[in-house]
Parts: sequence; C-alpha cells; structure tokens
Amino acid sequence: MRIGIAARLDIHKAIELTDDLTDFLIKNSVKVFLDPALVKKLNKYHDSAREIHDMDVDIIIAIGGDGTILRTQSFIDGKNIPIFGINMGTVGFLTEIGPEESFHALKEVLNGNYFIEERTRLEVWHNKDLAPALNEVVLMTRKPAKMLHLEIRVDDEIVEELRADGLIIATPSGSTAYAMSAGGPIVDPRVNAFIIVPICPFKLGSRPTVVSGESIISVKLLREGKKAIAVIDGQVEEEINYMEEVIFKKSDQHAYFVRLTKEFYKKVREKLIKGGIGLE
Ligand SMILES: NC(=O)c1ccc[n+]([C@@H]2O[C@H](COP(=O)([O-])OP(=O)(O)OC[C@H]3O[C@@H](n4cnc5c(N)ncnc54)[C@H](O)[C@@H]3O)[C@@H](O)[C@H]2O)c1
Ligand SMILES: Nc1ncnc2c1ncn2[C@@H]1O[C@H](COP(=O)(O)OP(=O)(O)OP(=O)(O)O)[C@@H](O)[C@H]1O
Repeated sequence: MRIGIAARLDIHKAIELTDDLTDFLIKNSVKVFLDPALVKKLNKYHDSAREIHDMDVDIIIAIGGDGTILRTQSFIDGKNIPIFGINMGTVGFLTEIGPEESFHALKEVLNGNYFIEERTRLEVWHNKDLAPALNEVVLMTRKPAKMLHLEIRVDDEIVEELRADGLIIATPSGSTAYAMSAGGPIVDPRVNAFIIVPICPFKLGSRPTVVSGESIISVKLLREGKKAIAVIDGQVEEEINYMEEVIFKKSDQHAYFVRLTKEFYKKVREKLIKGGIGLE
C-alpha cells in the first residue's frame, strides 16, 4: 500500500502525529510520501518528500481540520485519491477520526476494513474552467459592506434578480458549512442537488433554493462598477466583473473519503448543533 500525508504546519501536535504515523506505517511495510513542508518541519524522511499534486498513492491522510482537507483536495484534482481526515482542527466536520483513534483506525485501514465515500463537486466556469468546489463557491463584493446586484438562472430560467452581500452555490457537502451559516438547509450528501443561498439579501422574499444536481446554474453581475470575487472552498479566489457570467454545474470529478462509519447525522448533532467552533 502507498499512503501520502499532509498536515497543518502550525500545530506542533499535527507534526508530532505525522512523525508517529509515518514510523508506524513504514514498520508495516507501507510506502509513505510526505508533503515537503512537513519533511522540512520534521527534518527526517527526506527521501519520502513528494508534492501533494505529485503523490501517486492509494490514500492521503490529512491531519488538521476541514480547511486542511479542502486544501489537500484542491491539490489532487482529477486523481480520485481518497482522503482520510484526522481531526486536529476546530470542527473537522469532513474528518473521519480524532488523533487518539489514529493507530487503531490505521490498522483497520491496512486490514481493508474501510469503505470509500464519493462526494459530488461543483464545476465552476468563468471565462475558463476553475477548480471544482467540494463545499461551495461564494460570490461576494470585492469591497466590504457593499452589495452585489445579481441575476440567477437555473437551466436558463430566471430564478431571481436581487441585491445582496453575496451568493453561495453549495454542494450537499458544503450545506453544513457557509451555506448553513447563511440560513441554507442541511442536505444529506447522498442527495443529488445544489443549494443556492443569498447572503443578507436586500429583498424580503429572497430564500435559499435547492435545485437539481443535473441543473446548470448561471449567475450574472448586473451592476457596473461593482467588482466581485468568487471564492472556492475558502481556498481559491477569482475576480468577476460587470455583466460577466459564472456558470456552475456538477463536476465529473468527485471527491473521495476513507470512511470507517456512516455517521453523517451524528456529526451534524455533535459538531454543529452543539456549536460549530467546538463549544459544548
Ligand atoms: N460564516 C461561515 O460559516 C463561514 C464563513 C467563511 C467560510 N466558511 C467555510 O469555511 C470553509 C473553508 O474552511 P477553512 O477551514 O479554510 O476556513 P476557516 O478556517 O474560516 O473555517 C471555517 C469553518 O467552517 C467549517 N467547515 C468547513 N467545511 C465544512 C463542512 N463541509 N461542513 C461543516 N463545517 C465546515 C470549518 O470546520 C471551520 O470551522 C469554506 O468552504 C466555507 O464553507 C464558513
Ligand atoms: N500545510 C498547510 N500550509 C498552509 N496552509 C494550510 C496548511 N494546512 C492547512 N492550511 C490552512 O489553514 C487553515 C485552517 O486550517 P484548518 O481548517 O484545518 O483548521 P481549523 O480552521 O482550525 O479547523 P476547522 O476548519 O475544522 O474548523 C485552512 O484555511 C487551510 O487552508
């Protein structure tokens, strides 16, 4: 088996766990590859250094929170490598286990006792194909505290024209993230749908909308002089100008996760209902 490891670099315990897991995997005859920034921090396993986008592995372990997973996913586009998230972040909704379970869980993985969960991603087009989103694409004003004037179409039918701080186009995976905070519904990741959620709409009747996952969603910026940015999974930005269109549809690239249990609603209860920043 070949396993890659990526981790948050700003948490010492994440670096320490990387060291312990690498040692454990090598002793179990696993070929291990490490993000070069990790190798530099560890100052060992130098011959295991490999850029995440160059890793030819069966699984990538991501040690951190959701952002680490989203960041790692953005580096492995099109390679269909499943991510095994070990939560050393604040919420870690997309992660599978806590650090304390790491060795037991890895033994299960090495014994083949796991399954792969496929997640839909959102393809984004703006003059060119941009990186697909696992969570969402957020359109917001370049200048803070300004409003965008937007026209939203689904399969070329006008849904609405509105002014708002911004607009979120989310996948079911992203329905528990920014879209949720903006008032959108929680959508089971098995549902074939996308969610359109306005951010602070200046229009009483404007509501979040769940659309078919087979739809083509287009959003046009109507107001001259108002520049916008599109942010993909909180990781990648793209500037959008007046009368330019952003097109969204289901990506043929999926995200894959190593799962030991099927517990979506338990995560919702434990990680979100109790408070999204780890508050009890
Ligand atoms: N007001 C908000 O809720 C808000 C604002 C900005 C960004 N975000 C989210 O942050 C994500 C980027 O993550 P980051 O860690 O780089 O940013 P970050 O460090 O600002 O964390 C944002 C929070 O969103 C949580 N999160 C991310 N994906 C999630 C998911 N699929 N389900 C439940 N919670 C999730 C993270 O755990 C984190 O606590 C974006 O994709 C966006 O969804 C949320
Ligand atoms: N190796 C890295 N190099 C640079 N930035 C990183 C690295 N790993 C993670 N990040 C960035 O750090 C930010 C925070 O990471 P992460 O989301 O994992 O922690 P968190 O916010 O505490 O956890 P959660 O997202 O679960 O609340 C993310 O935006 C992510 O893109």
